[in-house]
Amino acid sequence: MYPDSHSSSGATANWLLSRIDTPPVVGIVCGSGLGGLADTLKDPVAFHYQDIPNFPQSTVQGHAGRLVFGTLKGKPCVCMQGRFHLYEGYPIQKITLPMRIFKLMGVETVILTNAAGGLNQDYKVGDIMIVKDHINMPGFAGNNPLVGPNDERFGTRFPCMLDAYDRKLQQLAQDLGAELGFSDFIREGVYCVLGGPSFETIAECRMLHRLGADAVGMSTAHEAIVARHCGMRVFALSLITNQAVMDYHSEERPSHEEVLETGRQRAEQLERLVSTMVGRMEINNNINV
Ligand SMILES: O=P(O)(O)O[C@H]1O[C@H](CO)[C@@H](O)[C@H]1O
Ligand code: HPA
Repeated sequence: MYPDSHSSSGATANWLLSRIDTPPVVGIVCGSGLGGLADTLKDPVAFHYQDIPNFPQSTVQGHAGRLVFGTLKGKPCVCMQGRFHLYEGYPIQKITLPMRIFKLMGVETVILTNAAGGLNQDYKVGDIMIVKDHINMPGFAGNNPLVGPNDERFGTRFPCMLDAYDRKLQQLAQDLGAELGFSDFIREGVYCVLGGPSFETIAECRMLHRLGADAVGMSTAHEAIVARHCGMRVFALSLITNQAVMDYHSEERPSHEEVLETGRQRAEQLERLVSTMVGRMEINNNINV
């Protein structure tokens, strides 16, 4: 009934570790249309999801379905070129399984990226939002990735989420964003996850905005919850790929094509921000990085 267990993620972690030279300390998840990040890794070793035991398959356009190991600014990283979403039909524990595999391979810091609709009226398409918090809408209905027996080897039954997104990394992103000349399009806000795959109605966008969400998407929060549960540091970025429509007179219509197109236009800056961050991050373990 609950597809994840220490043994399935452990078997996959061991399978992967036996095929790479250096265990990763940073894990990166590429959002829709943002998979180019994985191509920036040096000395890459890539695995197709279909070849990795227990791994789900990517079914969404813009998610290549490869796990890429390599170094970014000298630090060993693993990059998911394609993530899993609730609407693909996988149980929520399965779509977050890679977080536990990351943990078991030695990852300390997870960087999540996503494409999202902008609810905040000050946001423009192409803005990069540093996620400071999330609203887990499916969780309100009991669809939380930690539902089911708790495996104490990963973490506690009732994990705190007040510090889900690491504040020091948020500050580092702000500082580096300024250094790179990105301040005009760097924002900070609250990400709200919905189940999808239908985009939101106007009434839903208005409601989410009033609830305090700045951006809306269909991913990330579940990964953040599982990553925090097992003690990894989490940092997340949303690329605002489209404006959430809140006006019944608007002719705008969101589409996945627009999402991917904005990704293409902003990919280079987003990649630079992420790689600069990885370069400046402090790593706590004993690996020589
Ligand atoms: O969150 P990522 O994976 O970036 O993808 C976003 O883009 C898709 C919609 O265009 C949805 O899957 C939404 O969640
Ligand atoms: O407008 C959106 N809504 C939900 N998910 C999204 N992912 C990109 N844009 C959007």
